[in-house]
Amino acid sequence: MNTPAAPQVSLAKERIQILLLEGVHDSAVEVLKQHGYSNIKTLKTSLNEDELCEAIKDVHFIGIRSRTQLTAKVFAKAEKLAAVGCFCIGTNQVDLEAARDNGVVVFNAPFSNTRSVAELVLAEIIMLLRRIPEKNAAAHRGGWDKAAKGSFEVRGKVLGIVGYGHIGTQLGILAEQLGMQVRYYDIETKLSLGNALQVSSLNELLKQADVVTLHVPETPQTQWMIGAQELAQMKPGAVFINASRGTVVKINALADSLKSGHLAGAAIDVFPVEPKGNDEQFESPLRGLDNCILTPHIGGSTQEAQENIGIEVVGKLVRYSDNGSTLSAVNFPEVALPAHEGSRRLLHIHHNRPGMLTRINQLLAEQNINVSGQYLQTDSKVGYVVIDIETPPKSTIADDLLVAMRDIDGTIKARVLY
Ligand SMILES: NC(=O)C1=CN([C@@H]2O[C@H](COP(=O)(O)OP(=O)(O)OC[C@H]3O[C@@H](n4cnc5c(N)ncnc54)[C@H](O)[C@@H]3O)[C@@H](O)[C@H]2O)C=CC1
Ligand SMILES: O=C(O)CCC(=O)C(=O)O
Repeated sequence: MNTPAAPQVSLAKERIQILLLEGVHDSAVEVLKQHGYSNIKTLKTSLNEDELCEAIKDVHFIGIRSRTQLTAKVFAKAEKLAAVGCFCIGTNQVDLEAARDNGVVVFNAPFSNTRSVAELVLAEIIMLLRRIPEKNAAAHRGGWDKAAKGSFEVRGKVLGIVGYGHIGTQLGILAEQLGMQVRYYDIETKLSLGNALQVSSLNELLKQADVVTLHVPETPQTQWMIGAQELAQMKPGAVFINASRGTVVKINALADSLKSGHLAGAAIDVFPVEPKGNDEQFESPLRGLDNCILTPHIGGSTQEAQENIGIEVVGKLVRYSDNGSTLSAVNFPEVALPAHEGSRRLLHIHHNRPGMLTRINQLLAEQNINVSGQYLQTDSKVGYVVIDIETPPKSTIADDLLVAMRDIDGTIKARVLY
């Protein structure tokens, strides 16, 4: 049996603590305030594990970008945490299972910065094929490298996209406008847009392409997927771009390939180890290579993208906080129940075991409570049910009920929303 917790009714909005890290855009704070949330702390940097364990104790909602690692250890300390907002696409920085097992819902922004990444990569393709990085570096040192040797138009060249998702497809369309021939490799069979062609293996793509660009998520399959062997498959003089995740490429192998001249150039936005904030030193074996464009993980860092992400992710956090909706959560059963006039709303998150809903409903029946709406969804590990009950407006029955609901064996979290 769970230890009965003290009754806890819906928290007043001003008491709901929100921590936003990594310079999340001001639009997030504005939307939170518009919805009545005022207890908001913002930090420009991420925090390390120990700092997070301390900072997260009283926090109900946390917002992060790609740098903050939310580990099982952090979730174990996050007793009050209801949800995480990843103000980015990638969620590899969050232990999603640990979050789910602790009843914490994780949201992200799957679209808002994709155009920004595609535009940056398009610009890099042109810069790399024209050998601008080396010429730029030489000019800064007083050099004057006016030569066409090794410089090419992008028109007619083969662009090889690894990962043909939201970013890869947009990039493919933009590149075709410049006359590039688009080929892509993806583990899924995809609808080819424009004249793009799917190829059947990574090696085939690497052999055909003048430009290879990575747009895959960080997964066990993509970890270190590009090393010395793969780079050796690429055409001599080809160029390489990574704006996906730093763990996809063996960075020393890439440095060797650039130094040897096998690859003519590279543009890298993401690194196996990245500084925690802007005041920390950046270390990389690629530093000092004139034929390599290095950017500080800013593929999605445009005003437009960040403003939209702030609005999108906060919208999801507010919907969860205000009415329990988990629609578009990345680690949780998706539930959205329309509000029932005059009802009070209960949320129950539990381990997915047979009979959980029966036990909850038995409890309601024993207390003579009428259910006006109920919606349960489960995944392999957890169940999440939103329940609207009919009670007189000033009744305290929900408080007693909450204690009993928490007492049901298998309960992870239960709360009264309103
Ligand atoms: N540099 C930056 O600032 C940004 C980086 N990103 C990174 O870009 C990644 C891709 O973003 P989206 O295109 O929006 O994701 P997406 O989920 O729409 O597309 C990813 C594609 O990769 C494919 N894929 C997965 N595993 C693969 C494998 N082993 N081999 C080949 N293909 C594989 C998927 O089937 C999917 O089509 C994100 O997961 C994130 O890590 C995203 C935004 C900004
Ligand atoms: O802007 C950021 O902090 C991270 C962008 C990114 O890598 C993503 O959206 O996955």
